[in-house]
Amino acid sequence: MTANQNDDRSVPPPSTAGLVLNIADLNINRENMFLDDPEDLYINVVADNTLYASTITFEELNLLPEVIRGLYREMGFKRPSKIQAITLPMISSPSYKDLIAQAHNGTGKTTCFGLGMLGRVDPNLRAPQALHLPHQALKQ
Ligand SMILES: Nc1ncnc2c1ncn2[C@@H]1O[C@H](COP(=O)(O)OP(=O)(O)OP(=O)(O)O)[C@@H](O)[C@H]1O
Repeated sequence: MTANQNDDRSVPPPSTAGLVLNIADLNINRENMFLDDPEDLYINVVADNTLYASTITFEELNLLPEVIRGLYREMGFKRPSKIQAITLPMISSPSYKDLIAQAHNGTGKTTCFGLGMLGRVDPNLRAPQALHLPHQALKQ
């Protein structure tokens, strides 16, 4: 998926204020298929002239209430980034097992994995349930 091919800091994104992410459009029940048009998803979550913040809120991403509280209070986040707005509904959907996403450095990709994992683990089960393995660049 090339969620934000236009993420060049010198080029402002197209003006799409007022458009919101329609999660139904993500076809999240489709398994092992590519998104029809990733560019549509990019446009739907782009805030007017902001490169990193999306037009939607964490509440719209169906995260656990405790996770949302932590994002606001502990982390001080205000809104999901674009890559988070696009990928978190997919990560949270059990039919998606694998996801390849591309976004600019520091736009919150790693956080996507963390939030996605938190949404899928059972806090009452006292056993390892998830592994987050950094890619080669982070290990160096
Ligand atoms: N929605 C958000 N709002 C504000 N800050 C955020 C948000 N998501 C992530 N961050 C912060 O932005 C920084 C970069 O996040 P993260 O490491 O997830 O990005 P990344 O795309 O994986 O980065 P890299 O490309 O360098 O691996 C971190 O300090 C993280 O806490």
